Amino acid sequence: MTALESTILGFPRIGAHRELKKLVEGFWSDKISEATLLMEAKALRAKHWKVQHDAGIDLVPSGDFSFYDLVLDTAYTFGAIPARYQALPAGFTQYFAMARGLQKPASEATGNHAIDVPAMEMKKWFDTNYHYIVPELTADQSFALVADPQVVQHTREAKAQGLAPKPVLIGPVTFLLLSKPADREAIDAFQPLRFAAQLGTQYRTLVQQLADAGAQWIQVDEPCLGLDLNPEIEAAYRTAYAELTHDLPSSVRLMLTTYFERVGDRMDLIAELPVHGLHVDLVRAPRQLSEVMAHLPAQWVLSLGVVDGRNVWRTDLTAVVECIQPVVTELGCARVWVSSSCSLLHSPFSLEFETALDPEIQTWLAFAVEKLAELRFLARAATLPSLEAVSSDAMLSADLKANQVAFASRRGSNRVVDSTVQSRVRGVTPNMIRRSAAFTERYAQQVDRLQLPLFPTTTIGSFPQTREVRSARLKLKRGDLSQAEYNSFIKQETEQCIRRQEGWGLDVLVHGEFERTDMVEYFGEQLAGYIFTKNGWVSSYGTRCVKPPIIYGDVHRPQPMTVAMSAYAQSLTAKPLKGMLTGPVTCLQWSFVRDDQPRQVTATQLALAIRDEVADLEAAGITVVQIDEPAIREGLPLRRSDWDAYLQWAVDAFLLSSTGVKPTTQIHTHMCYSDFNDIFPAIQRMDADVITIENSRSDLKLLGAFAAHGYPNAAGPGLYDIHSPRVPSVQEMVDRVQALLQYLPRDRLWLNPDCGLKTRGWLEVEAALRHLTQTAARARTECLGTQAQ
Ligand code: MET
Ligand SMILES: [Zn+2]
Repeated sequence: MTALESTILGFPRIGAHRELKKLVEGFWSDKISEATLLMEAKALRAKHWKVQHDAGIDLVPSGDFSFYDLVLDTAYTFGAIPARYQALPAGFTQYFAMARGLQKPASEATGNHAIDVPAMEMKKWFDTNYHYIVPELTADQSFALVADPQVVQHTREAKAQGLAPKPVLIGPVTFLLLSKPADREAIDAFQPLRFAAQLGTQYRTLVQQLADAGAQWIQVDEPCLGLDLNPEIEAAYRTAYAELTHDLPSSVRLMLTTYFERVGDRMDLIAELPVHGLHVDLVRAPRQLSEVMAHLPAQWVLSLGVVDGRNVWRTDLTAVVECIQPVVTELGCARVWVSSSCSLLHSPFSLEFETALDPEIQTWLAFAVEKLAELRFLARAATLPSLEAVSSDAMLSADLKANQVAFASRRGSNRVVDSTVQSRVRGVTPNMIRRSAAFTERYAQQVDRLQLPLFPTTTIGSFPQTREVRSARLKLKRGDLSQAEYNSFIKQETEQCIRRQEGWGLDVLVHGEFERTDMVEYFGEQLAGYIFTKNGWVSSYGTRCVKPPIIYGDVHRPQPMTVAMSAYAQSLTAKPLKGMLTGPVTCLQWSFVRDDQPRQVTATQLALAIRDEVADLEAAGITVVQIDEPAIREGLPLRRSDWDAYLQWAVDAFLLSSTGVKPTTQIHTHMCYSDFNDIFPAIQRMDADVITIENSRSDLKLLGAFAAHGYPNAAGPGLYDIHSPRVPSVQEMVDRVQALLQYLPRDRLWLNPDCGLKTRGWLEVEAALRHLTQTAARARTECLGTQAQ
């Protein structure tokens, strides 16, 4: 039967059982040789292509495989290797040093000098939870294509397997826009787009080599086309693509690939570029289709990203068929492809290994492998004239029916819809997102009630998750420890933790979070509306994977989640004990979310559940509650014009979770590892009594925001970085307090580390926190910050 070309933008390279992680980590720890790593990785690629081919995918991506990260690979391919790595042996040593840094003592092998080079920076890939390596460019950067680039090798491999490979490249302009200056000082003068022509020329050589390796179509990823553009960026697109395509043989065809955002309003620019097709993300931005169609140059192929590459739900095949059949009618079969919206890198591998999921919910899901089958179906169904024709087609009708049954079950399921939750959401009033007293009034009452000294000291929540803690958890899981034994172990750890904090003289204590593996999972497991997979891993960075929980239904809290533990911890001490919760936006952001209702509604449901928890904590005598929102900035839309709408509901969700308390109950929030400057007004609107915020990695920047906007409530910008075992001296922290006092008045400054301490060891935690309380003592006696503010 006739069918459109089907393709995907990339496959989960990590493997069905995280094989690639194990291989690479095995290589790092010298358990396997370089030759074995190369051979096994090759076998894994071949296996993945076979899976795709067997599922009916016509154009299989090549070059979507990486040993660490594709942006790093692109930098490597074009010789953009920062100076500090240039003396290292080319190949894996250099490559992994760029990814993870390299430390080696002096030896003969190192030429008798010690090696100590830090890694390149990592950043979030657009609005996903995947992190890429940030390329570093010098002011006079030159690019030179390496010999036999990896993407060319992989294209040959796929070809040799008898397939039609479609090499994947990160486009030149997106690559440049994601780069940063090698020299930190040069940030203001940094103009990466100046390299558009030079880099375009190097890409042309690469494209030529890919053509020689047998590729007809080349996928050039330019997700930056969906972001805010300006004339300079537009000019860079024209220049880079003119160079890239100059004198290329006409047999080579370029698929300009966009995702994560709409580009329908950029069609003027796009249509000018000398490419042969455009891929659009119709999952994220379905409404752009008509604009794209209206301006698509004649002869171009349109690749329709209709299967969600970054969520776990089955595609609504009925709706998609109805949407794309008219496109095929208008453009003809030869000019339309069906594809995943973005790379399936962001999707778990296969449902096949989920043996413990609720069977009904399982029918609503599609992971990467299941998405391939959907594409095969769509490639065929889209060529028929109508939905009726699909329903009566011998090859397609059964699949359509099964899909419709799954959707009907999901839509009508009382597992999804909880009318009590829905009516609570509708009943949220402005009064519910407002504290009953203004900050100044309530803070004075809190200081009084909690007997807080000047410069109060606290921590962010977690304390070392030692081997004992992890092994107790494992034993519980295996049944080697009863629930009662485990609980009493956790209680002992908690008690010790409280005693230690008292001993060091901290003012506001925490219970230590020993019962939690992950700050979202812990709450998800106790909330209705969440499920957890066994094997739903997705790449986070390098070899690291995460297993986000899935929100499938209306969220509510069947019973208190943290009250017993917090009350127990409070019963051990006369000092105030801070109850620890994860905020609604962070729960949303770090989960796979529903696609059948706006994220805002899910956030509101989460907020109501947490609001109930806060109320119960307050009723149980907890006087301080911290609601962590480290992920609030990550949820920002990619275009600035969409920011306000998001920040409105995201901050409202936080307020809904946090404001249902008496003025004397102190609300903390915590944020870390994001650039918070440009959302500072939103942070102010969150109106937490105290914000503890990571500050040591982005030092000056954050303080700049405090200076520019002022901060009306109390704040604890972190006094030291928790990512290193290094123990800062008292003097160092005193100096930092002095610096902070330039921006915050002494009676609103808190002293604390940057973030939770769960990755640290007790020895260094003890030393650092003793220094922290000594810092507070010095700040108090030396009357730091007495100047008028
Ligand atoms: C990523 S923010 C972590 C906050 C949490 N309360 C902790 O201390 O671990
Ligand atoms: Zn943190």
